[in-house]
This record gives sequence, C-alpha cells and structure tokens, in this order.
Amino acid sequence: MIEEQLEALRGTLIVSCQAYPGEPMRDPRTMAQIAVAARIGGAAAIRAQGVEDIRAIKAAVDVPVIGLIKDGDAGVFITPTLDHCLAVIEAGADILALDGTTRVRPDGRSLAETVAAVRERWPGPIMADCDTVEAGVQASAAGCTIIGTTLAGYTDAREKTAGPDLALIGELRAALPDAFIVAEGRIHRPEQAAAALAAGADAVAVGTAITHPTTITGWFAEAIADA
Ligand SMILES: CC(=O)N[C@H](C=O)[C@@H](O)[C@H](O)[C@H](O)COP(=O)(O)O
Repeated sequence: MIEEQLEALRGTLIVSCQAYPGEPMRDPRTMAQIAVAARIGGAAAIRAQGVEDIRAIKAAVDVPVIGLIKDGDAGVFITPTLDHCLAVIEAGADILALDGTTRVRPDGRSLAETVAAVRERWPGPIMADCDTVEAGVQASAAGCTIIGTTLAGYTDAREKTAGPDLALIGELRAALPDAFIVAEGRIHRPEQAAAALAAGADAVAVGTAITHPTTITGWFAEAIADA
C-alpha cells in the first residue's frame, strides 16, 4: 500500500500551499483554490499546513495531501509533538510530515518514539523533514517512509544554500540508496527542480516559487530596484 503511494509520486512535483500568520492569503478556502490551480498545472501531491487547510485541500483535490502543523518558527516547529501528528492524521492527511531532525522535541519524545506511537494508530506514509544526512539516516531507521531536505539550512547544522541543497540530496542518496527522498527547500526555478532529481531525489517539492506571491513579487521588485 505504502509502496504504491510512493511509486505514484516517483519523479513528480509536489506543491506546498502555505500562507503564514497574518498574511492576506491565510484562509483555507484560498489555499484550497491555490491547491486546485497547482493540481491543474501538474502537481502530483499538495503539502498543506494546519488542520483547516488540510481539510479544505483534501476536499478540493484528487491527489495525496501531505499534512503538517507548524507551531512557532524556532526550534522544532514542524508537527513538533505526537499530539500535532495525531491532529494531522485526524484532519485526513494522506501523508504525515513532521520534524525529522535529531533535536529534542517539545514533548520529550524522540523521533523514533513519536513514529512508534503514530504507528500504533495509523499505517500511512510519514515524511521526515530533515536537515542533515545523520537526521535522514535516523529518520529512516525510525521507520519514516519519505526523507525530505525541508529543513536543510534552517538549523545550525548546515549552511543555507542559495538554491536547493544539492550536496545534501546526493549525500542522502549515497547513505540511503533505497529511501524515497524528496528535495524540498529553496527550489525557485524549473531547472533547479530538474537538478534536484538529477542529484538523486525521487520527487521535488516546491512552495514559495509557485504559491507565495508576496515573495515572488519581492524578487521582481528587488531586481528592478537594483537595475
Ligand atoms: C523551513 C520551513 O519552514 N519550510 C516549510 C515547510 O513546510 C515551508 O515554509 C516551505 O515553504 C516549504 O518547505 C517549501 O519550501 P520553499 O518555499 O523554499 O519552496
């Protein structure tokens, strides 16, 4: 079952549809419309934040929804505790995404304990948002189904690369030949998505460059100001 779900994602584009606290598009209906637009454009899965967005997007698209809950923006903040995991599952996500780093989690559980507790209740795919090779290896050993580079450059462990961390993708592929690896983070141009696959990723997740107009507008405004 999980194998079939992964095969359907191999070589595809995942689109992350998220608006941040206080932003004008922070509305589940808006996020669902963006998700449908991304689906029409070719997204094979949608990544969504928060119980309400997960529910709204699940009802609107016919592709898997990767669900997470962000709590805060420092330390462990992507689906940081078991309770957050259970809320994502309860909201109907097809794939559970959670922090996959080796850092201490707010509820005191390790990643392995969290995954084991989820597994007592739910058999679906789990995506670990990792920052290093060590984190990816640990997450894979803990039973996570998908290893993402989501947090590379967002912890103290690695420099933040300007584009995707292609070196980490290659290192993860070498360390985990059989893992399903998703390249995520700072993929801003189509050729970077292709490069991430060439570096060893099985699928590519893009957020900002497709679904965050404030940032995209800023890129253009800055280029004009500097011209
Ligand atoms: C670090 C963190 O909080 N990443 C979040 C994870 O869900 C999102 O804010 C990103 O938009 C997502 O990972 C996609 O990445 P990018 O927007 O760079 O294409």
